[in-house]
Amino acid sequence: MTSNVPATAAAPLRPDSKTAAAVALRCLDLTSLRDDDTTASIQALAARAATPHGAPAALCIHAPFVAVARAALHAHGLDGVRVATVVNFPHGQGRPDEVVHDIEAARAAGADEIDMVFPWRALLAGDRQAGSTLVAAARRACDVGPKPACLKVILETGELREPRHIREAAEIAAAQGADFLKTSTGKVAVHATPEAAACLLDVIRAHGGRRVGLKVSGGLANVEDVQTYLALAAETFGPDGLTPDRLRFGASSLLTSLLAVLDGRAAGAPAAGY
Ligand SMILES: O=C[C@H](O)COP(=O)(O)O
Repeated sequence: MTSNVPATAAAPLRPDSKTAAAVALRCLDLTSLRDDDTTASIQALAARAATPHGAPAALCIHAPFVAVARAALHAHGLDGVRVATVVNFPHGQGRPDEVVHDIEAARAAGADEIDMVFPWRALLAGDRQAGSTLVAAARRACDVGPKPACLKVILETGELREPRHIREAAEIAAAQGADFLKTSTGKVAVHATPEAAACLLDVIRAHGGRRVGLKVSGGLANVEDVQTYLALAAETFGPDGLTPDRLRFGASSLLTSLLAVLDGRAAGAPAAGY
């Protein structure tokens, strides 16, 4: 991202709202994970991805709608928009064989990306192996075939609460092959926070293996939220590293705010230090 404000030696400044909205749109996983989703509602979601300012990175929907989403995106000329779905969602308590089966089925239906909930309750109970075993199995399932699926691991940071638990879960997920560390399901009381995102970015910086990205999700409603996370992410990825292969925003109610700023119908907050 070529921010409109010079980065300082101390830390990059928050981008202005229009810059933030443009980056967030490119990095958006446009999401609907409602229990009452229907073919029609997912088709409507796909139609929303065709904006005058460009398309989001992905659609994130429940597994039964993967084929519907793929067909609807195609109908709108959006074959470049990825289809993501969730597994072990939202509670993170599935058996590895069940989760692997669900990943295989989602990929067979056309899913490009898998957002999998980490067994965070097991970790809080002192069981590190459960998360390591599950992420490793999911990585293997995502790597089958000529085009590996992107694996995003949902850590549920709002339930892990303490930085030491968030870091421990993030380190396990990164070590076992996660492509992205994702904050939240959006289904618990505490969603993404800047503090949790900072913990995940610390782990990403320290991780020596494959490149790992950050997905901020849960409760994102306006451009001001995005500006905070962009400033944090730029410290790790650099201002030009805020791209969909490293950063995502998972949100079901952010697009309207982004388009309002991009259309000039909403001012949003100016650039500022954070
Ligand atoms: O990315 C997945 C989340 O469910 C999105 O959360 P949200 O519905 O609060 O935007």
